[in-house]
Parts: sequence; C-alpha cells; structure tokens
Amino acid sequence: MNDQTTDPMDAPTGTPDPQVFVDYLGRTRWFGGKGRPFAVTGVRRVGLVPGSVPGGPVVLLCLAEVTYDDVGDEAADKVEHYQVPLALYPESQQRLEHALVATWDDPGAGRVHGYDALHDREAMACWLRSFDRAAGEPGGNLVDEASSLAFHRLPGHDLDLESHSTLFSGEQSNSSVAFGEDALMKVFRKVTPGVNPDVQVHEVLSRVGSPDVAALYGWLDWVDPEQRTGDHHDADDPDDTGGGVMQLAMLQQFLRTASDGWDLALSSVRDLFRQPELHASEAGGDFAGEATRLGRTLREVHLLMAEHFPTATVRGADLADTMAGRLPAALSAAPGLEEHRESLEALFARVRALGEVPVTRIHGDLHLGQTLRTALGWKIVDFEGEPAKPLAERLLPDSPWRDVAGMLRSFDYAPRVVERTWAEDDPEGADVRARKAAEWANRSKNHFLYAYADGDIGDEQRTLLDAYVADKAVYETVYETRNRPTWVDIPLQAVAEIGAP
Ligand SMILES: Nc1ncnc2c1ncn2[C@@H]1O[C@H](COP(=O)(O)OP(=O)(O)O)[C@@H](O)[C@H]1O
Ligand SMILES: O=P(O)(O)O[C@H]1O[C@H](CO)[C@@H](O[C@H]2O[C@H](CO)[C@@H](O)[C@H](O)[C@H]2O)[C@H](O)[C@H]1O
Repeated sequence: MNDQTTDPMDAPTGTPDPQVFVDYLGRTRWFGGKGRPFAVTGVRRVGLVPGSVPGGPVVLLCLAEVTYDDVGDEAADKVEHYQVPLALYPESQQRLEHALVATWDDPGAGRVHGYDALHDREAMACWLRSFDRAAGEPGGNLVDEASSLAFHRLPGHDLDLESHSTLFSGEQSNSSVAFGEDALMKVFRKVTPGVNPDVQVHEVLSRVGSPDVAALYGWLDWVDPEQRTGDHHDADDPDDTGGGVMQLAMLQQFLRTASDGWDLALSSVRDLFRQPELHASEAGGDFAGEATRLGRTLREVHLLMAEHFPTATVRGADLADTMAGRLPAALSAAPGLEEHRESLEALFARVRALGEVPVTRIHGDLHLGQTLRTALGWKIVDFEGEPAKPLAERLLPDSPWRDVAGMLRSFDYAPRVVERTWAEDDPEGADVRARKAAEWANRSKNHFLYAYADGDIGDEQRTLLDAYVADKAVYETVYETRNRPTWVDIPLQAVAEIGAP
C-alpha cells in the first residue's frame, strides 16, 4: 500500500467496466434505485476536471447509466444517469479504501485505482481551483474545450483555496462537500439534461441579493457533445433550458451558523413535553416566534420568485383535475387512503369552482428539513423540487400555496414524530402529550400562516390551501408506505381530518 503518488499519471482514456458500478451504487446513500432490480447498462465518460497538480489525482467524471427491470420498455423512468466523479491514482490509496469504486488497466494510463472523488480532499481541491480560475475568465466562465466542462462563477466572493473539504454524512439524494467554513459544493448525483432548478433559483435570488437563501458562488455545466444543438445557452434567461447542457454541481455560501429547522422543531416539542403543565406559549419549547419569522421569510422568497420568474394563471378546474388525477395511483399504492376517497374528492371538487389561480416558480418540496436557522435569520435550501418528479414538471409554475401547505404538514409531523419515541419511555402520559402536540402544531401553523399572509386569508385562498394540504398528505401517505411504513399513521390521520370542523 502506498499513499504517495510518486509519478505523475498519463491521461486515462478509458472507463471502468459498468459492472463495478452495480456494487458501488448499492452501497451509497444517494442512489435512488436501491431495492429495485437494475443493471448498469453503460458508463459515459464526461471528461477530466481541469486543475490537477503534479503528484495529485486525475479526476475523471463518469455517468453511470442505470436501467430498471421493473418497468415496461417504453416507460420514461426506465433509464437514469448517476454522476460518479472518480479520483484516479496509479497506486492504491489506503486512506480512501472505503471509497474505492474500481481498479482497471487503462489504455492510456496503465493500472489505475478509482475512488469516489467526493471523499478525496485532493480531488475536491481540483474542483475548487477550477471554480476559482473561472472568476478570472471573461464573464466568470471557464470552459475546458477537452472535456466540454464549463465552470461558472458569480462575482462578489473570493474562494478560500486553503480550506479543506469535508463530505456531509446525512441522508441526502445528492452529495455535499463543505470547504472549511467558506463554501459548500453540492454534486448532483441523478442528472438529467437541462437546467437544474436548484441552480436556477439560487442564481436568480443571489443576483438580486436575497437574504433568504445561501448566496450562489458558481456552478458546473457539461455540454454533452452528442446532444449539442448549436444553440447558445443563456444563463440569464430562466426559460433557456440549454441545448445539451447538463448541470453537474453548484457552489454556494456555507452557512456557518446554521441549525436545521426540523431538528430545532423537534427540540422545541421535547421541551414542551418535559413541562406538560405549561401552555405551549409559556414553555421553553414555544416555536411561535420562529414560525412567524419563517412565514415572513417564505413570503419574501415567494415575492421575489414572482417578480423574477414568469407568472401565469391556471384554471381551478385544471388544478382540481390534477389533484384528483393523482388519487387512483395513490389509492393503489396506499390502500389505507380508500376510506377517505370521498372527502378528498369533495375537497378537490371545491377547487374546481375557484376560477383562475395565480401560479409562478415555487420551492416545490418545502418542509422543515429544507430550512436552516442562522444568526441572520431563516434560510431556505434545496430548490430542486420533488426528486421523484420529471425535471420538466419540476420547472413548471405552481401555486405558492403548495409550499405553504408543505410547511403546515411539517408542523404537524414534528410533535407526532417526538411522541413516537417518547411513548416508549412514558406510555402513561400519552393523552396529555396528544393535547400538547396539538397545541404546539396549531400554534406554529397559525403564527406561520398569519406572518406569511400578512394577516388573515380569504375563503378562496383557504380552500386552495386546504386542497394543497390534503394533496401533500396523500403524497406523504404513499411516501411513508414505501419508505417508513411505521410512520404512515402520521399523514393518514391528517387525511382523516379533512372536512372536520
Ligand atoms: N448553504 C448551506 N450551508 C450549510 N449547510 C447547508 C447549506 N445548504 C444546505 N445545507 C445542509 O446540507 C444538507 C443537504 O442539503 P440539501 O440541499 O437538502 O441536499 P439534497 O439535495 O442532497 O437533499 C442539509 O442538511 C442542509 O441543511
Ligand atoms: O427532503 P426530500 O426532498 O427527500 O423529501 C422527502 O423526504 C422527506 C422526509 O425526509 C419527506 O418529508 C416528510 O417527513 C418530514 C419528517 O421527516 C416532514 O417534516 C415533512 O413534512 C414530511 O412531508 C418529504 O415528503 C419527501 O418528499
């Protein structure tokens, strides 16, 4: 074993055997196809990341093509592409053994050892150097002709090139790496051609100086030579989804003082459960102030998105059809919904009468886990939308009430999730805690909503909001059935309460 690369490597020209990715994908947190029968049917070579230094790794970007066996030949979700950047060394690297993807004999470089580059500081330093160099190029764009990789930078921040990278370890669908306390790079794992909504929204909000998101520092594009249309991608045009452009990563401000909104909510509920004799407004666990600030933050974000993205209207009837149209698939995935079918259909039918409903770009998958409380206020993260939806659908305008509904559902989840573990130690106090849980949830929801709406909301908006809450609870019932079956009662109870006074 040798952790030193003594000789510089010749440029590799090959890719590892697709078969090695089957095992590797199955071991990662971010692979979305776990539990489904799949094959890796190809490995696309994107190219080498510029910025390698003598003695360091060569960084090769690969796309693993995953084909699922559980859908018909025509199904749009039969094939997915996952980005796997590899740090290549001529010798084995003991410190990276846990991240070994493959060793192979490369036609250009001889024997190579390929590690998942996100785990390797030396490899991450290559990306950071490339982002840094982009700032000095015209328009902040560094285009590497050999690989068709394009690093883009927004002006206003000098990167700390001395910082070391640390890979985040949470349950993520992508991989995030912090560079010291300076910057955070998110490497998108499941990639599709077109603009990534997270990059797009962060770019627009950062350019107008929004205090409600982490500032975007840059992003990485790849112009797929096989798909290139000759059109020029205009990064300033939110409608331009880019001919053949695939967005691979984004670099943004690291929020040094951030605490996760979901974790804060859980602690707040625990404080209240510890002092059940107090009202939620008196207990250390009062979340109303935070909920108010969060409501104002979301309002600000929505106003900016409505100002800087296209707006339109959709007919209430079309919206009702969409919501009702999702029901049959949900009912078959989660049969527990069946007894609530009528009340759901009755609620969606009320949306039909609403006339024209304003729509614009929204977050699309908002819950407390997508919020961070910093010393300077709340920030909203991860504008990718629901990962299970096709990209084109995630870019479509929708009603801001969908995001509000997502947050209301989260305020409902938090006390119920705490109760699940609390009850194991103290089954006796369940009734009191149920009352406290409802108090906490209602108080948080009311304060959030009042701040968001800047006052009370009208009857039509209430109907729309109720429908979005129900639509989300139906989605969650399916999500929990598939992912956390023991939690399914949480959203099912919300569905059962539809139409209750
Ligand atoms: N700018 C930031 N600074 C610090 N932490 C962040 C920042 N943005 C996101 N995070 C945290 O990083 C993790 C992953 O972020 P997220 O955008 O939700 O990734 P994913 O798309 O993989 O779900 C979350 O725990 C989130 O709270
Ligand atoms: O963050 P993701 O985009 O992966 O969202 C999915 O997973 C969420 C769970 O982490 C899920 O959120 C649901 O559970 C949360 C508590 O864990 C709760 O706060 C949310 O209100 C509830 O919807 C989300 O629905 C799903 O799309």
